[in-house]
Amino acid sequence: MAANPPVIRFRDVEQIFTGNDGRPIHALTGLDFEISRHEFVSVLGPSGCGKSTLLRLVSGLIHPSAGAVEIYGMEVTEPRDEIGIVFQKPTLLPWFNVQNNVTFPMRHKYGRVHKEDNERALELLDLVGLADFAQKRIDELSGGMQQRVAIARALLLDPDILLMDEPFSALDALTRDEMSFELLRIWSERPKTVLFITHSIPEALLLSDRIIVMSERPGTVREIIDVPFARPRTMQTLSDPAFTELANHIRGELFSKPAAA
Ligand SMILES: Nc1ncnc2c1ncn2[C@@H]1O[C@H](COP(=O)(O)OP(=O)(O)OP(=O)(O)O)[C@@H](O)[C@H]1O
Repeated sequence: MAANPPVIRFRDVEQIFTGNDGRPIHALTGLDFEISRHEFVSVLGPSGCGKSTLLRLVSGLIHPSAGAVEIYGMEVTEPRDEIGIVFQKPTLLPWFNVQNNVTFPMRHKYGRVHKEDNERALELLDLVGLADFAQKRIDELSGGMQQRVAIARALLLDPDILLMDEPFSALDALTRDEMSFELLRIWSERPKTVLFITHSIPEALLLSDRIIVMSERPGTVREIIDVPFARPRTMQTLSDPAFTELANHIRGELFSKPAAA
């Protein structure tokens, strides 16, 4: 094993599902790339190209049909504590208040919540800008606030890796922009290796160190783009002509025909 293995590594990964009619569905093919410590990597690709499947492979919820997914040089065989996941919908429990939703992973894993967990939940709620909302009911929060709770919950076990599957896509455009900047702030305060799935080219460009652009199904890596903009990224980043140029390049990639037939 190398001295410093990449945090996440795909080794020639292929994923084939079986459809309801018994036919194979070739979701992913030949995925081979690495993600380093504290890198922010987004995945962009057409609908159905296997982005969520790629993320589920890293989470250990499914296993590749061929090849291997590794974390710190070890093959992923089951879900692990060093991974936090945020989904498109916040999936919070309405019968718990905000704080109890954040501590839920402890309750689920160990059957009880300690004083330190509650303290940590309050710290995380502060981090995501919800310090005054700990005792509120979930239905008292807006969609953006609920997604902040989901982010705080994903950070409770202090994961090294954060997997985010279109976490802002259900939000309105303004809240979405605001959440992107919030995520950048959280990530700079608590660095993590982030794998972020999105359909939004500007969101990927604003957030990422690198962008994996995928082809249509069976999804494979079409191009990996180094995002050159200096950090911290701000509203000015969005109006940089190089931003528009790169966005147009990616748009061209996504709308052109797949690399292989
Ligand atoms: N458990 C499963 N059983 C059968 N087919 C599946 C399963 N999971 C995913 N698929 C298929 O694999 C392909 C990739 O699905 P996936 O959800 O990963 O795509 P995606 O890029 O995330 O899509 P979208 O952008 O629309 O969310 C799709 O054709 C989907 O129908």
